[in-house]
Amino acid sequence: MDKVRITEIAKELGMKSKDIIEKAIDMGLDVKAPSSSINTEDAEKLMNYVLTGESPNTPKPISPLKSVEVKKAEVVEKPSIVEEPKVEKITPTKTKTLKEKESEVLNTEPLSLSVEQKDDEMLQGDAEEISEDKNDPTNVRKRRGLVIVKKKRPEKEEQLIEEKKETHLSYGSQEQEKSRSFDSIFSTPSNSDLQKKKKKVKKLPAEKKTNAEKLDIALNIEMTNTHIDSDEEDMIVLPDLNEGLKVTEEVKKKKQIDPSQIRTTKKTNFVMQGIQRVGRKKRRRTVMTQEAEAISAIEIPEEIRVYEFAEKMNKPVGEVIKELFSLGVMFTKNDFLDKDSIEILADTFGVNVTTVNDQEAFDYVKAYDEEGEAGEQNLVERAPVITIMGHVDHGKTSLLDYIRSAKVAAGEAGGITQHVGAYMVEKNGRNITFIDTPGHEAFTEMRSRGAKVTDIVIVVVAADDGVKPQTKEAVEHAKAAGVPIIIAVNKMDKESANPDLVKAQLAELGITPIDWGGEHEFVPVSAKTGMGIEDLLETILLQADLLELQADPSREVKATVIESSLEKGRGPVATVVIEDGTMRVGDIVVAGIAFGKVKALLNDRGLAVKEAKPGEPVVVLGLSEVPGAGETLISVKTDKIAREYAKKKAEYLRQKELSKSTKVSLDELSDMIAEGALKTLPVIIKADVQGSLEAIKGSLKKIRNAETKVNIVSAGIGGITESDVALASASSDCIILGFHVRPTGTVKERAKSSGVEIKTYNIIYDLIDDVTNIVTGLMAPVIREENIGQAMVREVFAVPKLGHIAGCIVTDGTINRGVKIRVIRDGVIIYEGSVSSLKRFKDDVKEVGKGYECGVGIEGYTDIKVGDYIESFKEVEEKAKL
Ligand SMILES: Nc1nc2c(ncn2[C@@H]2O[C@H](COP(=O)(O)OP(=O)(O)OP(=O)(O)O)[C@@H](O)[C@H]2O)c(=O)[nH]1
Repeated sequence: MDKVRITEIAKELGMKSKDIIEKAIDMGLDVKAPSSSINTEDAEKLMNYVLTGESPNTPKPISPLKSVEVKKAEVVEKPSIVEEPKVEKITPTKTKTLKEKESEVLNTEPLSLSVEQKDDEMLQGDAEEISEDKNDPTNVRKRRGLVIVKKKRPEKEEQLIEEKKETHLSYGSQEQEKSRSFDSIFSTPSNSDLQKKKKKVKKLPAEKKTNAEKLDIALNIEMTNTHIDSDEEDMIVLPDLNEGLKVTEEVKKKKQIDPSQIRTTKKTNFVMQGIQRVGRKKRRRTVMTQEAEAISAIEIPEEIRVYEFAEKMNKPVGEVIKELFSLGVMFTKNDFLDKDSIEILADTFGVNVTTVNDQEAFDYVKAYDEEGEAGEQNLVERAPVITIMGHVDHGKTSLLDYIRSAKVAAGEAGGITQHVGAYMVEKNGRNITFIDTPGHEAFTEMRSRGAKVTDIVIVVVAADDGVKPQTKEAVEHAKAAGVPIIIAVNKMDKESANPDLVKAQLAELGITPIDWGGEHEFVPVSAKTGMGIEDLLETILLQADLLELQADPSREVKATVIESSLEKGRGPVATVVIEDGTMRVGDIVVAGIAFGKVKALLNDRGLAVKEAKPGEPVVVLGLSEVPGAGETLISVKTDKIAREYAKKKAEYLRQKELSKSTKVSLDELSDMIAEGALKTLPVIIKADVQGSLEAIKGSLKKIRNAETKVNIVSAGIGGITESDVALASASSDCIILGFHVRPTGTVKERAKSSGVEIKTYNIIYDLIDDVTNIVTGLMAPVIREENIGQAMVREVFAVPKLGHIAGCIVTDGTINRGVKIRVIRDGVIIYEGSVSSLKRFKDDVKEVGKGYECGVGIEGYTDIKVGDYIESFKEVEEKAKL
């Protein structure tokens, strides 16, 4: 059975919950708090009681006329009963006696509310059951879908409504219900005759619709917004007629309505301004089935927005959103639907949904590959692409440096490799391309990308240090990429070098050396002395031979972006490794959202070249945007095609990004609300290159716990600009973090004037450490307890003015005046307070040390006993750690 809360009733009646509770208690209802619920019947009785003062517990004196009248009604022919109007004018077939008597009955009841029974089935029964047992609890079940209206209408208004009704004779059968008393609606016929009649009335479906309309007229209120279907049973509507009644002044004057306007209906249209519980499922299902018949199968792209889906379904977008909402997910019309939601929607709407790959429209890589497969291939051997990975300081840069015979490591800030670079070396007349990925943990994500573009991974392990976390990570990445791994056991020049330990540790990770029966090459090297380097290069070439790396240099180019940045005077710059084909100056290329005509190509030494062959690294100038690292670049025939691809991709990514930011599930929503309590550090990150930016973003996102987190307001490549400062000043406490970028004079000034802090770094560790420190500063300090001392109570003195004083001996540490103490009895803490007085003999002291006797007064505590222990302690605030 439906329940209604006291608060709801109070709200409806414009009264305080407390008053309603009082009335409810008066009525004998079990109600304690405003949140208590009562069933709808009690709710109605309660409202009636509150409004009329008439307790439903005290049986209403029923006029003898009433029963007479009802009996008469029973005798009346069915049709006349059904159409029996209250007002004589309305239906000529009505029995005047009944009407008159009804009004007499009403007159005898001081009820200021009237109940209108709109349902035919109730109508008949009710008419007859007036004389029946009104308090029969079984009667209650008859009423479903109540509409309780608190508002009393002035007599004038009601009269007017009555007049209006008269003009709608077709509704006559319901009219008779209008002034029916509340009790009469609740009562049910107890004799079988009445029930029979009721059944007959039920068979008149045509009546139902008219009921709803008639009610509209009767109340003269706007009900257009909320249509509740007649099959929506189990509905409780407590509308606010203050809102709903939009009666013009003129009309108001004319209106004469019966003062009792409480209506109890089973099925009705009604204003849903108040409380409502509406079982809508039935209606929706019906609608769906109908529409599903219209469209039984649709084809949609993998990425589809809500409104697009609605269009395909030929449904209003609101309906789709509503459906999603009922599934617990909030979508806006522009949001992309995820696979699960599409499946559920397809199921709900009963359509077959086939997804077609929409991305193919701008999948230039696929088009390139298909073209290659179709055409004749002039395959030639290409240079292997090698990625060096390994734990920090195990010698990646030194190794590559030695190989290239150039001192790269010496020039780097802090000795850490900041950027991904690609370099080519020659060995035995063949080229080998190296991609250098940095060893810092923050670059993990970028490394994983690096592993994908490479043919072979070299994992550098320092022979004196063995396998470390990043060694494991490197192995995992290489394994995931499915590329062969060569182990360079470095620092073999060191005395502490232990290559066997390295072998054993790696064997545990599934990387077993060939000389141990495995399939992995372990090459002992020294980046310092150059020992084993030639062996390493030869091993690489042997491995490359096994891979049979080939490409067709006669084709148009396909390359992978290794690194990209925005350079002053050069614009977007991308380092790419050619996978297939040849890249030439003047080529029209597209790489993700970037496109353009190749203005210049620079080799790994920074020298301008005209072309780059498969396997070679090259720096590309002339792109419209900074392409993302890991993006595939291809050349296309015309600028238009390139532009089109890039535009579609950009739009696609933009929409996806938008979708991500707006699509929130209800669960997420509540999480977000919970997160409102979170303290966040808003930051704006600016970095010189994409790789560093990604790495910083990744690391900062990890700096969080349940209480605090870093909120990346914006992140971009390039120098710190005035608009960055403006953005930072717009959000409180936002700082700007610059990596390898510096603010210029005006930006600095603007930051100073708007109180925005700019922090710049050259070393990624420093940036992360600083942010970690700031974030931990945001955390609530941790309160740590420090024990000071303990004393045993030997005697208890009652001292005038001071109360009970514990005569103690300090057994440990010190007892100090004013510090916090605990009283411990039989090992259990029985009191916590502070030392109010501390005496040595007669003197007040601040501190008493171990082994000394003292008198301790405890603030607010007199129940001290011999044998108790007093433990003194202090609370120390400590900075929270992540
Ligand atoms: N003795 C000895 N020292 C080496 C060898 N290789 C590298 N080192 C030293 O080890 C330290 C770290 O070398 P890097 O090449 O910077 O190591 P990395 O792995 O590139 O470090 P990150 O770029 O910071 O990840 C430097 O001081 C090198 O001089 C080697 O074979 N023998």
